[in-house]
Amino acid sequence: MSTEEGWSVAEDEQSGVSKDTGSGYCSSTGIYHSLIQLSDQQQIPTHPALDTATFVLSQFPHPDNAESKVALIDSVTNCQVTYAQLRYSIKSLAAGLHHGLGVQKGDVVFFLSPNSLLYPTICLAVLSIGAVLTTANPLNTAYEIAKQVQDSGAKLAIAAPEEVNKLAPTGVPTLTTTRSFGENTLSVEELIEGSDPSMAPQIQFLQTDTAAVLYSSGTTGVSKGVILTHANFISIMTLLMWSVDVTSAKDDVYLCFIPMFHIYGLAFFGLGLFCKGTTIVLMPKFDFQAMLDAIKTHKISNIPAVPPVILRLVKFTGKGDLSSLRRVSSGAAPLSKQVADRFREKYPWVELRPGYGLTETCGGTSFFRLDDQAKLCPSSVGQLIPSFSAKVVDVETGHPLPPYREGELWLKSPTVMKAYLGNDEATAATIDSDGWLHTGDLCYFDKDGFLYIVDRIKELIKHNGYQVAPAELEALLLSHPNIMDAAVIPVEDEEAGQIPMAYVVRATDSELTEEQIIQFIAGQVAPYKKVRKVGFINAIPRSAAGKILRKQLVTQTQQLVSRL
Ligand SMILES: CC(C)(COP(=O)(O)OP(=O)(O)OC[C@H]1O[C@@H](n2cnc3c(N)ncnc32)[C@H](O)[C@@H]1OP(=O)(O)O)[C@@H](O)C(=O)NCCC(=O)NCCSC(=O)/C=C/c1ccc(O)cc1
Repeated sequence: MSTEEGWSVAEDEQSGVSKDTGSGYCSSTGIYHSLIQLSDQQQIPTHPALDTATFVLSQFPHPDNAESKVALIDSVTNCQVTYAQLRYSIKSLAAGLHHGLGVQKGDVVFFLSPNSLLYPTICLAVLSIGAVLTTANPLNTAYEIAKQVQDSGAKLAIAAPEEVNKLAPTGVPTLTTTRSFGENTLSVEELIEGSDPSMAPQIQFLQTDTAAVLYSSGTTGVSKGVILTHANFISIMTLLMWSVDVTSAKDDVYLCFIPMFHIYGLAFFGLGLFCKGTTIVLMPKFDFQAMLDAIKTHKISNIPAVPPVILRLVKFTGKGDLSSLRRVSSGAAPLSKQVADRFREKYPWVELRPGYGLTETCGGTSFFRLDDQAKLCPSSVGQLIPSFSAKVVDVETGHPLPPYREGELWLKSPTVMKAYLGNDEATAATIDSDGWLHTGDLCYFDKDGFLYIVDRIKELIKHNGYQVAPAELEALLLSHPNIMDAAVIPVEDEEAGQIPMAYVVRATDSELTEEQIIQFIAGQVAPYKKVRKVGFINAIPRSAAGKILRKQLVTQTQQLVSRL
């Protein structure tokens, strides 16, 4: 029997057990399947020789009217880029990078910049010549950047002029994005102007070739390079196109403030939405008032957002015209039911769609097709998107669990990363021999296949939707001569989601203060990783194997806070 969506519901002939229920759960395999199938026209392209840039460019609006269609608008300068200009600059830059600078297939290009009109051009030009893109947060310190440059094996760097100094110590040849007066550095702008787009090289690709290495903490430890292939990107873009179609969002005007150096921003704004010919208004830097102004000026209808911004909109009492807004999605961190409810109450004309995604799955994994579904299940992150299957695995027994039972979420899809770069141990701990990606998130599905993320098994703090790895901060704390032991835990924070708090065992007779510790860390890490609270303790609780008992510290802290 077939449902409306095409998902088949079958009786197991031998056992008589219903295998596939309304949740997509198959009791004989323990696997949840997506309830939605792509139509013939929406299928993920399987041609083995296709690459990301060719796919994106093939989806651009037809050249006959591409001249007039605006792809990007800078919200500050009002500068606009049409699809024709975008195609021209991608091809020119590809030619310049390849013929002018000798960038070859497989060379890693490190890209360090806030969002800008040039961002998508640079990503697509790098990908189009078979080079491997690695991006970073410009808030990172020179030390953090040097680590990523080294780990990724970057051959060339491209940086916003104000970030170039952070790359100097690495010795990697660096281009600036825009002309920087007073500096003797070639810029991407000049390379585009001086190159002939018809000379863009024709590179032989396989979808299995590496396209990008994006950094994520995964389930444990410090930042690791997530290897994403062209097949991963082509798949996620096809799924993004499907999501735009099913939400009738093709003609929406999108606002981009989420950073394109992370998969959420990259998949939507660096690559994917161009496949639907949409117009994107780009904010180089997030600012709440500037966001309100942009919404009003450009009649923004769609914002892929994050919970801290949704909370700011809920709390906003000033004047602003949000009448053009039709859709807001939420990703990167959990959106609480209260905030979702209050948002819907305050902005009843706006569809609010929470989703869930990971760098390791090249972006989104679950989604609400219908606004009504999102209203009825406000704590859910939606249903598995097409091509995804999942298991919910009992953390103790390793057994797959049926609807309403909580366990670790495992995922399989064509978007799942290839591996962590140069880290076989972390790869083996994350992708098992059957190809299941172990997310480190605790979840359950309901009877209709809606997914609920309930907790994090992985040791990770989410501050403003950015990952903070406790292990990285603990290593820095332990490098202080007066700190004998340390543990870092997440503390709930209404605005940022979570903040990192350190428990510290001081050396005997040391009078190290909270403020000194906060400053010690702040000097070495990006602002979102700062330790914002310190507690002093006689001993860090550890298991017999020496593992920090983080949950114990979290519970202790919650009890302390509730008594205050
Ligand atoms: C818009 C936010 C929420 C807020 O922006 P902000 O207010 O400027 O705050 P920042 O966090 O950027 O900056 C914080 C700090 O940096 C400082 N800062 C600021 N610019 C400077 C400066 N140029 N110099 C030095 N200090 C400075 C700033 O002062 C501040 O310091 P402090 O007061 O100590 O916190 C921003 O944090 C943000 O974009 N967060 C989103 C992160 C994000 O995209 N994560 C996605 C990860 S991937 C993922 O999870 C995928 C999910 C997904 C889900 C579903 C899907 O369908 C697909 C994908």
